[in-house]
Amino acid sequence: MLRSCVSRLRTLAVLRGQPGVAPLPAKDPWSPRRSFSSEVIHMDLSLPNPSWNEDMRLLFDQFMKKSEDGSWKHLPSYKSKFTQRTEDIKIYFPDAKLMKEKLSQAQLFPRSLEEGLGFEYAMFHNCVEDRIVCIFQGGPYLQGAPGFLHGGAIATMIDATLGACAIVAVGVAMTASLNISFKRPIPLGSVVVINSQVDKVEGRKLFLSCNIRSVDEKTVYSEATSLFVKLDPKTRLT
Ligand SMILES: CCCCCCCCCC(=O)SCCNC(=O)CCNC(=O)[C@H](O)C(C)(C)COP(=O)(O)OP(=O)(O)OC[C@H]1O[C@@H](n2cnc3c(N)ncnc32)[C@H](O)[C@@H]1OP(=O)(O)O
Repeated sequence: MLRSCVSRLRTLAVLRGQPGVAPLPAKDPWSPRRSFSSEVIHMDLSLPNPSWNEDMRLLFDQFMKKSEDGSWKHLPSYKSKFTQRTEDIKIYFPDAKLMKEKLSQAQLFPRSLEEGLGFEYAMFHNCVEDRIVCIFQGGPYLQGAPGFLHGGAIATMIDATLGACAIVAVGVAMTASLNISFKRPIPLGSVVVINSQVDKVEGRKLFLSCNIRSVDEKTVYSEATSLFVKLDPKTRLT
């Protein structure tokens, strides 16, 4: 509760442009801003928090409702069971113990900023159509052109959503190429919907696409196509 209040106050301070409100840099690269008490490690960061605006909450509730009959599934965040695939770590990383240790200290990039300041999002998997919808609210630290999201932040959310779509479909896969068409600027603080799908699978290659739309679906902000490659179990990552 206290953490949420502090986060909100900091968000407001940043939006008002008050000096000296940026979070202090971490002591070392592996020292995350979020503390790693056992409570935090198991925290699902894809659940509503006080920084979410009304659109974000309404959409989240709508998708949770749709999930009741099992046709949709809410995907919990990085620190929870969804991506803790120990067997994958053993297959792809030569020093699985070291990698597991690093994973326990690291955070998925879009989940690294304090609540409300950066990437607030939740993903839902349509189990019947095999596609993923991400609802996303971009905070004040993601500004590019004044009042709008930075293209790199948009690309990050596109990559994260397409990545989740690929991983749900085939397991561990990495982005080989990503092509984005930015059609309209996305207002900072607004909520957008990212619709992603697997278009084609050829061996280890997955061709995916997505678009980003406004909540009322009237504005198409971006469109993207990508190639993900399912990792070859014979090729270990170094
Ligand atoms: C909810 C949580 C979800 C979290 C999601 C997070 C998502 C984040 C995803 C990322 O951002 S990953 C980070 C950015 N990507 C990378 O760092 C990948 C760097 N590249 C590589 O490691 C390798 O190039 C790669 C694994 C992509 C492919 O290497 P491989 O050795 O497995 O593939 P190989 O060279 O054998 O090629 C396999 C096929 O893919 C094709 N291919 C590979 N790279 C390509 C490329 N870049 N462009 C086009 N085609 C490519 C290649 O031509 C070939 O086609 P064919 O089978 O038809 O011959």
